[in-house]
Amino acid sequence: MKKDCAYAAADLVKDGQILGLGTGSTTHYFIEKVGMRVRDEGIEVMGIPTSFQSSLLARKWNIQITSLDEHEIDLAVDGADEIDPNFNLIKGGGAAHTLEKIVDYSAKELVIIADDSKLVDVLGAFPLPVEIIPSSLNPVTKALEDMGGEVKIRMGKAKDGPVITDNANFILDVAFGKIENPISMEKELNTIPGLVENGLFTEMVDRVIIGSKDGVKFL
Ligand SMILES: O=C[C@H](O)[C@H](O)[C@H](O)COP(=O)(O)O
Repeated sequence: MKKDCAYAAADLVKDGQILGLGTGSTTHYFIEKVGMRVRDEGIEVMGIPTSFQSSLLARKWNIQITSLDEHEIDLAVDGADEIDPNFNLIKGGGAAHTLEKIVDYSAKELVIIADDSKLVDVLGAFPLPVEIIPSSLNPVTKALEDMGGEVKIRMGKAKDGPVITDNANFILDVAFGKIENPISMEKELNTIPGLVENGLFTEMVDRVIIGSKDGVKFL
């Protein structure tokens, strides 16, 4: 289902476009299919990756890499951990949401790809990832608890100690319960000193492409 929606998004890519390359297991298939189109159809595109993972994959597929210093993004394609009916998102399950937000929010068009398990009525069952400056751990944790969050520092699976992001920061996973006001909460969270970026993405998505057992749906 992930592959189906990702391949459908890759078919939207036009020759000459500058692409934002999201991160995760779903965008993995998007980058793969864009790479196949570069190889088989000879389309010329450039990618701006949102993580080391996406950058390495794009290079493997001979997708030329560029940056926001040199180009503006025509189309960004990214995954999500939760999607609400207004296309507000929780992202950051792979600790990449800070670079993703920079890339996704600057794109002329933002398309989200996901399997149908990601669709929710209200955001919040998935704990909200926030990236923080390591030395701010205690005050940021306190500020998040004061906002009603239950805070856990994300620990590495293949590494001892905390997960270190591509920007050399920590990730906190914060359970707030149902997030009824994602638009104001996205802004409020970023006022906490030391909190670099939160995983709420609101009012930015142009299109959602869902993979399901019944096929691909364009929402
Ligand atoms: O930090 C990771 C990203 O926000 C991913 O796009 C998100 O976690 C969805 O990943 P996946 O496609 O693997 O479910």
